[in-house]
Amino acid sequence: MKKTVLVTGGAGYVGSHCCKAFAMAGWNVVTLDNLSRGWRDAVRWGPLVECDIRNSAGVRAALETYKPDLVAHFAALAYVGESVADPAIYYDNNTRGTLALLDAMRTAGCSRVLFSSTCASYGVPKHTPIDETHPQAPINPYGWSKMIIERMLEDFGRAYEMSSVSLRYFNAAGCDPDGEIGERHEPETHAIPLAIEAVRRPDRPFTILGTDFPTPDGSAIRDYIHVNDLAQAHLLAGDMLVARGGTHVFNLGTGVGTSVLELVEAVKRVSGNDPVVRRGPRRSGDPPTLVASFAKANRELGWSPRQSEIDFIIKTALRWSDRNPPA
Ligand SMILES: O=c1ccn([C@@H]2O[C@H](COP(=O)(O)OP(=O)(O)O[C@H]3O[C@H](CO)[C@H](O)[C@H](O)[C@H]3O)[C@@H](O)[C@H]2O)c(=O)[nH]1
Repeated sequence: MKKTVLVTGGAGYVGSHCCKAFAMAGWNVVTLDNLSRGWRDAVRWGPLVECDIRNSAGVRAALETYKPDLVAHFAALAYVGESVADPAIYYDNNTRGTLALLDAMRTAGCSRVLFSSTCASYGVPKHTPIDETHPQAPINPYGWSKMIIERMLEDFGRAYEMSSVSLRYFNAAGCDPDGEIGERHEPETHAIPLAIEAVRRPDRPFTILGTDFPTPDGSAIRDYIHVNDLAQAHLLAGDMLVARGGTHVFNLGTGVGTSVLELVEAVKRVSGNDPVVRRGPRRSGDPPTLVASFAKANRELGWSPRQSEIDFIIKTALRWSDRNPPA
């Protein structure tokens, strides 16, 4: 029989790519999203329940209607800078929202959850590559709002037999290679879409935020992981939860770091055009280097990145931007 996944935040960037991957793998997919930051037209692989995760009655009704085998939980606010300026909305949407979701799940007898966590929970790393035993010490409310949820999931596992997998993404990047869905944030603050925009719109130059980091070329290094590789990890983690439950944490990255200058070079190479580039000061709270060890996900889930070569990431992001040019 077909399994069902309820995807909170399924109208957003990572959530919509995961909806497609679950649907392609033969799951029934139901999206639950309040559309505050997601896009109605990204919901293509099953029904949309327009509901906020803090609306317990609404979430419970959706769980009772669709009886999902699994909840994949992406609904969250995810701008680091915004979380520093207005932490209350992060603790409210992300942390309290997840508590409400988990309570609704317990009431509805739904006991498996995949949680979209973040490398921001590590703060400024003491060493790289970062494995899951690296101490967690967030340096912004966004990271804290997610780390507290990981803690709740551990406690809920012990007390209520709720099983969970927390997936700590490094830099989600790239778009659906078929061009059906992509990365769309309002406002856009992420490096790859902005560097691509600078190719198309010379009046919107790309600013390298920091050229004095302790890295070989002075710009910050990140581990860019294709959103489809993230989606595949969710499928494997979902199958593992259905098969044997438990409480698990995995890093999802490639083990390869790319500096901002290398990223700009890749955009030049793949697009055949020069983005207009400026040098600017560091953005507050940006660590110099974030690179994952994915050995645990490889060992326990059998996962490894397959589509995360930087040129492929840029190619898929360019294809999406061709079809959805910046306004
Ligand atoms: O205009 C820009 C935008 C970004 N960058 C740099 O490019 C790198 C990547 O920046 P992104 O904004 O694309 O990504 P972040 O690493 O800041 O953010 C990612 O990690 C965060 C946690 O640290 C959150 O999880 C967030 O949602 C996720 O995209 C950083 O070094 C940043 O300083 C620039 O040089 N210029």
